[in-house]
This record gives sequence, structure tokens and C-alpha cells, in this order.
Amino acid sequence: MKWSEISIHTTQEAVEPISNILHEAGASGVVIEDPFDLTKERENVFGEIYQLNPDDYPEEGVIVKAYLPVNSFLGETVDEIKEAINNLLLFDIDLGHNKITISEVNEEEWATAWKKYYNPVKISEKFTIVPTWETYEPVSSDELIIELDPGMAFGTGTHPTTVMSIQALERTVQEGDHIIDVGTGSGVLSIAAAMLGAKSVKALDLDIVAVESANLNIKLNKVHDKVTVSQNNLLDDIEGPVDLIVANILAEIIVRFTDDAAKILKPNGVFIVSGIINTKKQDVKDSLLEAGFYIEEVLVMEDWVSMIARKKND
Ligand SMILES: C[S@@+](CC[C@H](N)C(=O)[O-])C[C@H]1O[C@@H](n2cnc3c(N)ncnc32)[C@H](O)[C@@H]1O
Repeated sequence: MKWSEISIHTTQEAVEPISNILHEAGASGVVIEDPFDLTKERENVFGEIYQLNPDDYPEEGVIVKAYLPVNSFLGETVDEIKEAINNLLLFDIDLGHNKITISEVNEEEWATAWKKYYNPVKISEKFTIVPTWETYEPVSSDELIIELDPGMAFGTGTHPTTVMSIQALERTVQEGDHIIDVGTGSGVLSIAAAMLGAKSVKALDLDIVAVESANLNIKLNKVHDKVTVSQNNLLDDIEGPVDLIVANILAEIIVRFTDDAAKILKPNGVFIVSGIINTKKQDVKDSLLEAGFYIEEVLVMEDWVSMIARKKND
């Protein structure tokens, strides 16, 4: 099958919403070429080995690439993608160059194009993410390994918003907790929560592709006795009480369900929110405070912010 590569030169702020748009348009395997990856501090901290070629990276901004099958709908799909990206301006998202180019690649190139960027990565004190096609020998006996095949769902587990969510889970999950993961994507946060000792995890996503991908990864990591996946819009019709909710979704979406989260959390329950671009931090904070939470900790990585909020004990 012939594949078309769509390449978008944009900003770091726009990477996540553009990746979502590409996934929704049916793209397989989004590749992110961010020059920041070449000098990332955590390379030294965790000592993992990257094989990145500086020639693949732009001097400034970020390039997001995705692969679409060449069929009779390709023209319309590309137009829809362009329109959806331009609409991000309405949410004050800086698109930078916003230069979009299309080129054709064959299946063989496509298969390796995105996988070559995806190596085992130690993302926190306890967790290492390992793509399913890689063999990996644990460095220490207490290392927790998540095997992941992101397929068409977000994400590879290494995006700053995911990394901070996992770090926050590491600090807050208690043995026996009941947990909800809103916007589970590849299921990575639910898997991490189960491995950290949760008794039950409800993984929710609006996108059926994500539900399928999460189901696969949850079985791969043998946590299917604890994690159930359902297609659901945010927390609609979900009943509590639960000990912890984690949501790695854009700020604009988080503020829509802070009240629902407060309703189904136990007193002192934890709400981990991620996916917040720095400029939207205050909006999310205000919404959390208004819903009856206090902010216990703020995590920052690149332009992204995550918060650990706790429900007040009335
Ligand atoms: C940024 S991804 C996070 C994926 C994963 N949890 C992670 O941390 O890597 C956000 C996910 O939220 C899902 N999502 C977006 N809007 C949603 C909604 N209204 N209800 C449920 N899920 C939603 C998307 O389909 C996507 O899988």
C-alpha cells in the first residue's frame, strides 16, 4: 500500500492538539521531531541511549509527521486536517510557521519511519516504557516495565504530559485504591496505576481507536484483572466513590469536568491533571479551586504543567 507523509512545521505548544487531529483523521504513527529531544536532560539522568540524528530535526519549532493511506479520500482528509489545525488559533494556540507539506512514502519506509524514534525510555524513578518490538533487560530488580504498542492512539508514553502524569501517580497511588483514568489513549496511565498497587482502574476514552489500543496494551501488560476499558465522554454517568482520578487531556477539556471529578472522589481524594500548556495553567487552577480542591503540587516539564489536586475534607 502507498502511504502519504504529511509534515507540519509548528510549535511545541501545538504538538499535542495537532497529534490528536492527525489521529482523529485516521493517521497511523505520529512522529515528533523536536530539537529539544537532542539535548534532553533526562538522557544524563537516566543514562538511556538515544540514536537521534540532528539532521532530522528543525532548527526551531517542531515538526509533526504522520502517515495517511493514499486513497480517494486523501484530498478531503488533508483539507480537513488543515482546517482543524487553523481552528486551533481560536484557542489561542500559537501555530508558528504552520507549514504543511505532503509527500509519498512506501509501506516499508513508513513502518520504520516512526518506530526508529521510539526506544526503551526510563521515564520516572520506577517506570521504563518499552515498545513491544524491542527486547529490554531491566537494569534493576525493582524497575517496573510497561510494554506499549501505541498503534494509532496517543501516545508513546514518553510525551512530557504522560511522563508527569506517571510521576504524579508514583507519588500518590496507595495500595488498594480505586482509580479512574479519563482519556486513557494507549492505556499507559491505567497500566502504571495498576502496577503501583491500585485495586481497580476504570480507563475511559471517547475514541474507539484508543479503547481498542488500551485493551491490547492492558492485556500485554497482564493487568486486565484490574483494569476495565470503556468508551465514554469524560465522567458522564460514571459513579464513585473513587480514591483517585487522573486525566491527561487539554486544559480546555479539564475545566469542563472538575465539578464531576469532585462529586465522585472521596474526601481527600486525588485529582491528577495533565496536558496543560503553561499559558492555560491559571484557568485550570481556578476551576479546581472553585470545584473544592486545593493544589498539592505543580509539576513542570518543557512548556507543560501538571497538577496534583486534593479534594477538601469538607
Ligand atoms: C493526550 S491523550 C492522553 C493519553 C494517555 N492518557 C497518556 O497520558 O499518554 C488524551 C486522550 O483523551 C481522549 N479524549 C479527548 N476528549 C475526550 C473526552 N471528551 N472524553 C474522553 N476521552 C477524551 C483522546 O481520545 C486521547 O486519547
